[in-house]
Amino acid sequence: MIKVNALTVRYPRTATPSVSEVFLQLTEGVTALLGANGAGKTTLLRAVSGALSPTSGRVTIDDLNPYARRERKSALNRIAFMPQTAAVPRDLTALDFVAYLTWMRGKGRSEARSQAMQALDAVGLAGRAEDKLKKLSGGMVRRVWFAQALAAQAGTLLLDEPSTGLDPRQRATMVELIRGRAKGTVLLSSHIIEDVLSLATSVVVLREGRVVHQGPLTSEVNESWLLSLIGDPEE
Ligand SMILES: Nc1ncnc2c1ncn2[C@@H]1O[C@H](COP(=O)(O)OP(=O)(O)OP(=O)(O)O)[C@@H](O)[C@H]1O
Repeated sequence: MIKVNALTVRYPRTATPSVSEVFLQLTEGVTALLGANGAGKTTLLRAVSGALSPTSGRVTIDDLNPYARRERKSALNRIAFMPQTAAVPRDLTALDFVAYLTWMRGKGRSEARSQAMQALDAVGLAGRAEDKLKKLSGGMVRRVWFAQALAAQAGTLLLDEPSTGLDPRQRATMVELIRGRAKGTVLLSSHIIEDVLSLATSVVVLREGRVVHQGPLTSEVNESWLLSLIGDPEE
C-alpha cells in the first residue's frame, strides 16, 4: 500500500509549494491523477517514486520510507516509474535498454534480460527488441518505457501521462496494457479524461498542488464535472 501523509514539496528558489499537504492511500486498482498543466501531478508522482525528497510530510510504500537510507532499496523494489519525458540512449537496442534498467535494480544479467524480453513481448515489441531506439517511433518508445516499468515486476506502477502524444490506436493499446495491470496498484497521471473514465477505479484531482477531490470513479463522475474541478492551468 502507498501512503502519502501531509506531503508538501517546494522546489528550491520558488515562493509556493508545487504540492501542498497531500494525503493519499492507494491499494489495488488504477488511481488517476488529474489536474491542469502545472497542478503538481509530476511532482507528486516523483515524490512517491523516491526521486524527489519531500519538503515535509511522508511517503511510505508498504510501510517502507523511500527516503530513509535503510529502507530505500526495499521500498524502491516495490514500485516502478514510467516518466513523462526522458531522453533515451538512441544507439541502444530496446532490449539492451530495458535489460540495463532492470539490471540496475539489482537483478542478475540473464534474469534482467529475460524479464526485459518478457516485458517487451507484453507491450507488443518482441519483434523490435533488437532494433536501436532511434529506429522506433515515439509511440513505440513510450511502450518501451512502459516495458521497463513492467520488467521491474513491482507491485505498484507509477505512470506519468502514459498515453500523451500517442495516436488513437496506440492510445487504445496503452489503455489495454494498463488495464492488464489493474490487479496491482497503479497511479497514473493523465489529461485524457476519456481514458481515465474507461480505466480508473478512483480519481484524485489536484489544483495548484492541493487535492480538491478524491474518491471512487462512480457513475456520477463524468467528464464535465471532472473538467470543472480541474479548472484552468496556472498562469
Ligand atoms: N524543477 C522545478 N523547479 C521549479 N519549479 C518546478 C520544477 N518542476 C516543476 N515546477 C513547478 O511546479 C509546479 C507543478 O509542476 P508539475 O510538473 O508537477 O505539474 P503537472 O501537473 O505535472 O503539469 P503538466 O500537466 O504540465 O505536466 C509548476 O508550477 C511548475 O512550474
